[in-house]
Amino acid sequence: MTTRFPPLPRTLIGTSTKSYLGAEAARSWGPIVLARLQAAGVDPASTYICPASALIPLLRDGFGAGGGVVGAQDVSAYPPGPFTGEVSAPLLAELGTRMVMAGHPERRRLFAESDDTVSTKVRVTAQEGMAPVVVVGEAIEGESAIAAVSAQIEAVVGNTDCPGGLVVAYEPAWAIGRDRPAPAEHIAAVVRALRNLLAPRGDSVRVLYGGSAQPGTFTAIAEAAQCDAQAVPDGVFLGRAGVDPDSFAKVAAEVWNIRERLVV
Ligand SMILES: O=C(CO)COP(=O)(O)O
Repeated sequence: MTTRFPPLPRTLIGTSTKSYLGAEAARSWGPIVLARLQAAGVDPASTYICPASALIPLLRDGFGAGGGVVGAQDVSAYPPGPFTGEVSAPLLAELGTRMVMAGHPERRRLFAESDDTVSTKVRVTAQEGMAPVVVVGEAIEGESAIAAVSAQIEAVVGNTDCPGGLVVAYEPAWAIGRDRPAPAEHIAAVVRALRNLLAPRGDSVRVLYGGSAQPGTFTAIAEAAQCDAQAVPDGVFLGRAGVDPDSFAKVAAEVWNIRERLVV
């Protein structure tokens, strides 16, 4: 049965805590972030966390109950059944998971996930009414980013209907886990191209930037976009900088304030 979720907010500021976050830290992450967001005037519905699957109920009951969005880092490509160790899409939806990542370079590189597997994960996610968070980007600095992201979107999303919305996270693999993000001008150019590419899907698509994003990254992209709102992402997708709740809230306030001026 497809779960009905509210439409995705216009601005999305989030983090995948990968496997950094333990249960104790996860328990305090939500209340700290919610308090900081409230103090900064940021709508928590525009913020999300994709924790390890085992932490989803805990974050749903804390951060989610306070208005934040909870996502997942991965989903089984298989339906519920004899698939030991897998977490199925219907289970994630039942737990209140709003969005599910697919195609992250770490999953492709370390767990040999192919376009076929990723496209199945996108499909099973969308079928449950959750939003796929499709991670795209060129592998090597200097490669054509626009060619790479176009090919990946075609291969893993194609014509899949996404009733719960679609999030596309531009994360060049070479900029993940580094000391600084990709150059702001480069990000702005790829975001503009992604919006053109995804325009036929209407306004249910959100485009984010991830890859060593940190305080100041979104400001730099917005400046590089030179008043072209199409080149400014709808938010950022943090990794390391989101694990610490203070750092997460700081970036959320930065992005929120810029987006508030941009979106009328
Ligand atoms: O992979 C990321 C988010 O999906 C980003 O990770 P880092 O910000 O730690 O580079």
